[in-house]
Amino acid sequence: MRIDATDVRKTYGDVTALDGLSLSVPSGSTFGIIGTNGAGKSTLFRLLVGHDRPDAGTVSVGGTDVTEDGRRVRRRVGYLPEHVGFPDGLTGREALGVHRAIRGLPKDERIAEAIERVGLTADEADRRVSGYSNGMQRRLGLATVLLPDPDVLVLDEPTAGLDPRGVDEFHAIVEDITAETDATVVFCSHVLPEVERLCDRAAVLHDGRVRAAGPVDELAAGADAGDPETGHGETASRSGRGRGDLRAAFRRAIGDDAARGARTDTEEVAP
Ligand SMILES: Nc1ncnc2c1ncn2[C@@H]1O[C@H](COP(=O)(O)OP(=O)(O)OP(=O)(O)O)[C@@H](O)[C@H]1O
Repeated sequence: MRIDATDVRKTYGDVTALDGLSLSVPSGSTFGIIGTNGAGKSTLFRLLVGHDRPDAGTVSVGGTDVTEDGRRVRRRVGYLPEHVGFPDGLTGREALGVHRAIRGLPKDERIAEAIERVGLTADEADRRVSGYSNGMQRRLGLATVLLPDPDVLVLDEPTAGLDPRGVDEFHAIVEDITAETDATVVFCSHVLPEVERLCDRAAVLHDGRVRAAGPVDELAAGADAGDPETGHGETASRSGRGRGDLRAAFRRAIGDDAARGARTDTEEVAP
């Protein structure tokens, strides 16, 4: 399912979080949103899943306007917010059962499938969530998102706070999902190598606007990625993932001053 945001504005009091943002995510792509703190990434994601409304502009998922029919969109979109809480007294499997019931999903067998897909063992799934590591909680969060077999996955900084092994394991899970399903995956990250590894397309968000967007290879090679509203073609290929220098693209897009001090890797970006 494709995603389109057109001339989107969103303010919170005096703060303009999104300032005329336009973006297109082709169906089936794995799309990375890169941005500094406060760029507007989480705000955009909340609008994509209908948890908030734009002040102006439109957001549509699979051709459905999110403001007009948020329920329909939420049925097809799995959203993993940056922070997910689970009731401590429940096991992972029970927490998934609660999610299944809340969403009115009929089949219990999807729970075992989701557990397997995120690499939790049956033993781990039967432990209480209170004893889970950060990485296990993230995987359980992803499992809740996968339960309804969504067409679109929206992941807000899914690897933030994970250790390198946890990051690697999470990447492998996302790679499996993108290889085995047609799901459109959108996630945001400060970590540019992560976007290069996982994404075929990316956009640089800064001060509530898209500053550059296009195939990762082209962005990294410094090509003019063109119009962020239309992108390049309707269906992205997952071949030829980015192998270039996204860091330079990020800098070009937001300017050296803004890029200086932004954390985009394990180190600060040098001036
Ligand atoms: N509920 C809110 N009330 C007031 N201001 C908000 C609210 N949500 C976001 N903002 C402001 O909107 C701007 C964009 O915030 P947002 O959380 O979307 O950025 P972000 O790119 O996700 O940042 P981060 O990487 O730090 O999570 C920021 O200036 C933020 O302070």
